[in-house]
Amino acid sequence: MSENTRSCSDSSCTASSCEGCDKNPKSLLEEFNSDSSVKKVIGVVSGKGGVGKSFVTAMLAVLMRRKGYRVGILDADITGPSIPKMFGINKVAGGTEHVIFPEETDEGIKVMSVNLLLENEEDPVLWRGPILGNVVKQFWTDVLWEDLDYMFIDMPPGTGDVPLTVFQSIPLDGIVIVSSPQDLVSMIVKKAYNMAKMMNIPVLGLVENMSYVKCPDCGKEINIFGESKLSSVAKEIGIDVLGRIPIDPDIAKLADRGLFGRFKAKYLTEAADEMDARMMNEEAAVK
Ligand SMILES: Nc1ncnc2c1ncn2[C@@H]1O[C@H](COP(=O)(O)OP(=O)(O)OP(=O)(O)O)[C@@H](O)[C@H]1O
Repeated sequence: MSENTRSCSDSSCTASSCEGCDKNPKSLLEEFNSDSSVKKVIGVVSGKGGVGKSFVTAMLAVLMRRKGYRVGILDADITGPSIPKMFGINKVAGGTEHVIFPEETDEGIKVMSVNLLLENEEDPVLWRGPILGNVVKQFWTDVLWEDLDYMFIDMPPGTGDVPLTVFQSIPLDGIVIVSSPQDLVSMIVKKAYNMAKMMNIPVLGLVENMSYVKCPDCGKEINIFGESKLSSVAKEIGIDVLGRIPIDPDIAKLADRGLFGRFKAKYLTEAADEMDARMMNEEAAVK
């Protein structure tokens, strides 16, 4: 289970324990409710919006679910929540005085998103940063995340206030960085990478989304944004390439119809296998 502990983020610190340390590495991690249990928490981040972070989050969640795991998605993208729509969930989440119940997709993935709390999913969320951050914290602390093997967090885009709150308050076991070829300039990926490093969160790797288009007639892969710089950027930073996803109109259609969970493409299958092996090895080592 994800523990609310993390080592000191000050790499020069030599204290054996944080207790009483004047460098004040006090944990800001939030406790979640006593009936929740999540083995591994993986954040999906991007240096900027619109690159397909929700798409990758949903794809990884479905692939893990297909492996037989109990999976949840915490949609921390409060101002642009797209996960419920992609899975065709349009209910208002229920709850008791003490907990909120996540909704479930047809595949059995538990989901919490601000859209499940709004009467009308088209209502805009006009809240300022601190409130947005508190809502995300509550999605962690007040939602009943019962017995999950994997939780994927669709992080707010960028490296601002709300992503920082998520990094500080939820015990992430790793992050996946999503980028598209246009913005796969090392600067944007590096920002997301450096933010994770500063918080001592392992970077599991990089996914390039909208990487190419496959010609429907001859199957040729066309790099419409030019040659992919994925490998060189990943090498420069020293992180793994998890996969490349083309622009796939069939999956986009499924997403628009609320049927995302039915996709058949195998773009991230290997990535999910590798991630699973790494995470479950870590889990076994802890036991
Ligand atoms: N590989 C892809 N093929 C086809 N459509 C895609 C692909 N990736 C993303 N899309 C579509 O592009 C749109 C934006 O994707 P998505 O919502 O995942 O981006 P995002 O990074 O989460 O955006 P934001 O940060 O603004 O929330 C969606 O309509 C999605 O279905």
